[in-house]
Amino acid sequence: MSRAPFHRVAVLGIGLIGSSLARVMRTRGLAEEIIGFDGAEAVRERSVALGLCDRLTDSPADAVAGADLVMLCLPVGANATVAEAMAPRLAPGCIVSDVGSVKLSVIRDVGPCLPEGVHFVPGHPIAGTEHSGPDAGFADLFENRYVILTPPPGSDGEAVARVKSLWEDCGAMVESMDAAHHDKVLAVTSHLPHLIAYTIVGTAFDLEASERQEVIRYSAGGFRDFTRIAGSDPVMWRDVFLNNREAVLEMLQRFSEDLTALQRAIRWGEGDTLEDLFRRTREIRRGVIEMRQAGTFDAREPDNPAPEDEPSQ
Ligand SMILES: NC(=O)c1ccc[n+]([C@@H]2O[C@H](COP(=O)([O-])OP(=O)(O)OC[C@H]3O[C@@H](n4cnc5c(N)ncnc54)[C@H](O)[C@@H]3O)[C@@H](O)[C@H]2O)c1
Ligand SMILES: O=C(O)C(=O)C[C@]1(C(=O)O)C=C[C@@H](O)C=C1
Repeated sequence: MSRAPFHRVAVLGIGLIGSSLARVMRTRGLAEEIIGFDGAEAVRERSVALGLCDRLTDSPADAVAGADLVMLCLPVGANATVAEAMAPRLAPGCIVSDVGSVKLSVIRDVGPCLPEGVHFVPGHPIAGTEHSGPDAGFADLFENRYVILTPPPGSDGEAVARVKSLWEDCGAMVESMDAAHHDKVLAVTSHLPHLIAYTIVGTAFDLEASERQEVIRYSAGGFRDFTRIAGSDPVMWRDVFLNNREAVLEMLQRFSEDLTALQRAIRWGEGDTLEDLFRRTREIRRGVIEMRQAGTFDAREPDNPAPEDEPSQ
């Protein structure tokens, strides 16, 4: 029997992403041993009940002892404290990676804690759901999804290649990118959409009580998609916005300017302006579908089955 690519993997944070990783590593034989750590006792108990790890610890230092790979799967705001606590027990040659949605802050918070001889390979799977916790994870979460690695300049090439290979074994497609660029791109494609969803759902529910029922009743339409996104984990998203502040504020500024232009067009009855934009965005949507059909774009959209997405003639 061939050996697993990693001897002992420590998964720190057994929520949606950590438990999905543990599941896929187990089902595909990617680690000889999986050690789990989570700060919440209920999560540790649930992880034991679900059989996600070979062993659970209540201390990050105990979890990483003897590990050749450590995966930080925590809200990004928790990384500094946990990295500091685990650092003294990291073995030389160990690879530390993560799954955080923001990359510059992870490099800032984790990098300086790591002792000489430990390799750091930050990463981000562009895969998730609005659910959180160990029960929400599933083994094929990363199938056909992109994972972006943001190794800082001077990173160990072999360590980067091993992390890349792990994600490919999990079914993902791996790209490398500069961390600052990652944070800007994700600010507009992921962070801003979440902010808009949180805002619009909050605004709708702040309407007077009589209209509140209407919001619920009619949320089978476009609004329902916003409520799905706005149901995402509050702590995770608080940390994303606090740790990608500049990029999000820059994208928010651009978005606000574009929104103001639309507001003006509506006020002055400039139908052409509105129609031009809507035609342009429909073309963009069609391009996304074509990329998806060609297999060069995220293959799954659970709430939007592909047949409905076919462009009409
Ligand atoms: N949810 C997504 O769609 C998604 C997608 C890609 C990446 N990510 C990133 O993955 C990371 C984890 O997200 P998730 O969705 O798995 O979250 P989650 O809430 O499901 O899991 C996080 C786990 O971390 C534990 N935790 C929190 N603070 C801790 C601390 N200080 N010490 C120890 N344990 C602590 C929690 O108990 C929880 O079990 C985040 O950095 C997030 O940005 C999330
Ligand atoms: O599918 C969802 O519900 C997600 O929000 C996943 C999503 C995204 O914005 O696409 C959320 C955060 C991540 O860092 C990566 C993926």
